[in-house]
Amino acid sequence: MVFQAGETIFNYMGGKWMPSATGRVESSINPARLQEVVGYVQTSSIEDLNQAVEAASLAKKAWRKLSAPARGEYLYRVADLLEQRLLEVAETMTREMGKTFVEAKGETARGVAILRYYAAEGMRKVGDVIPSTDSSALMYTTRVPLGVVGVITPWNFPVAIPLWKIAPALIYGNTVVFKPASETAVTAAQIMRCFHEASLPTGVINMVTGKGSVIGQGIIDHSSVNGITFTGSNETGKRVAYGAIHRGAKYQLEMGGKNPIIVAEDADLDDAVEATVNGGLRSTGQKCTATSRVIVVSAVYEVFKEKLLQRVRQIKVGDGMNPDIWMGPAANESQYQTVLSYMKAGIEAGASLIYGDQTTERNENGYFLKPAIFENVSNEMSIVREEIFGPVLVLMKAHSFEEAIEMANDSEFGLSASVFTKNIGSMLEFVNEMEAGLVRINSESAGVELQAPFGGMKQSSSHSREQGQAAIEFFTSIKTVFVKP
Ligand SMILES: NC(=O)C1=CN([C@@H]2O[C@H](COP(=O)(O)OP(=O)(O)OC[C@H]3O[C@@H](n4cnc5c(N)ncnc54)[C@H](OP(=O)(O)O)[C@@H]3O)[C@@H](O)[C@H]2O)C=CC1
Ligand SMILES: O=C(O)CCC(=O)C(=O)O
Repeated sequence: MVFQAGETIFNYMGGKWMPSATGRVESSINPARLQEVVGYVQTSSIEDLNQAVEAASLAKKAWRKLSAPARGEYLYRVADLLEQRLLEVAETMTREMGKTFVEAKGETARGVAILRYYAAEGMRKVGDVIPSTDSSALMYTTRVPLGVVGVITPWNFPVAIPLWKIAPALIYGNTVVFKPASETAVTAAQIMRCFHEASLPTGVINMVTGKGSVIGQGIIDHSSVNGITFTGSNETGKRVAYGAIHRGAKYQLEMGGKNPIIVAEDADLDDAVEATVNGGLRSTGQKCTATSRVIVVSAVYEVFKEKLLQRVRQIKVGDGMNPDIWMGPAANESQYQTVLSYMKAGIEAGASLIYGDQTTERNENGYFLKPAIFENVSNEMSIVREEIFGPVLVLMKAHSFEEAIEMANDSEFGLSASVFTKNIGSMLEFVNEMEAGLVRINSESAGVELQAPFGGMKQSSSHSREQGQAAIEFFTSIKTVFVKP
């Protein structure tokens, strides 16, 4: 199947592209060219979801029985196909959700690497031999798949996030029902096309598009879905958790962040500015790992602020397909309005907007926002406490390094955090004291590596970890075996 611009995206189930019985579609719009329809996405029904879950259930026994290296061979094939189509997939991503083409290419390449990493996982050990008190017995652990896994993903990393869930799910022997974000379902279909052409056995992977409240909720509630892996907002994440607990399904959540960068007195300020800008504003600030609180020790506050303002003035905002553009639009109207309403709330609460414009009217071509920087904020303000998911930074002054860490920890979230300092003592203090799942020294807060565990503390996650070898913990159950010959 070759996707043409403006085409309707079918569901993928039981190895076939299927129209939804509802006959209803919604258009996926280019946020940088509002007249451009990237594709039409089906608003499927529960009946469509039930068919997909049935296909995944029928496929699970044969897939589980296949050897893990054989499952890995399929993933290698998918990786090759995605690599061949890298430019096409990246262009669809840029047109569908706005991130720059450079970032979209980087993310698609990361998707290829994720597939190859998990393909190789099929050759690694899955258990341990444990000494038994009975010297004539053999005791060991092995791992078994959960069964059918529901994958619910957001729009901000439309290739990497689905793949870092789907690839480990499959390699450890699960079958998958994938519900992509409606915003990026056309990009999701490009991924499915690679799975289809790699000829995975029928029903091993299935995709159903449609409303979160129908298809997402349907996955949460479906008695044949044994595990649910979710990335997105805290509100929806909590729904997943409540629903899964209610019926005894396993679940995993990656949710929001309000990630700090601490700039110490001895920091290299130019590097710290670059990390703040890249960490906070790349992808238009729409990353759960994005820097949003910039906590600067008072001795260097004014110099840092001037350097930051100088750097932010150089940022060009526009259509991410244009190579001169550094920052694309907000992904959609709702995201655009949310950012403007947070900016308004910040001003009303008494914060000073030192860069940006909260009255930005929607440019007739797209949802473009200028980067925004606030100062004179207090920790009760919503712009300091809540995840905005946009290009908005708050500058905060700390009187000492210790106070900076206290301020950084004063948050409901704990996903990632970064510090700039040359002092090894300060680095270690930060590593020990910072309440975050990912702590980065002299580097930006965003930038997850696929071979390392990823996840947050506090309200940022379900305290589980994704990616790297940590993924095996969610996608399998341990079975302890005792053999008495
Ligand atoms: N941590 C992260 O990486 C992300 C955080 N966010 C945060 O969330 C905010 C809102 O973004 P939004 O896209 O609405 O995030 P959501 O949490 O609503 O969406 C994430 C996924 O969940 C689905 N979903 C929505 N409602 C339900 C439901 N009731 N049951 C099951 N699944 C559901 C969505 O489907 P559908 O697309 O069809 O609505 C999508 O596939 C952002 O402003 C940001 O703060 C958003 C995206 C990623
Ligand atoms: O920073 C990254 O590379 C990944 C961020 C992420 O997982 C997210 O925004 O959902």
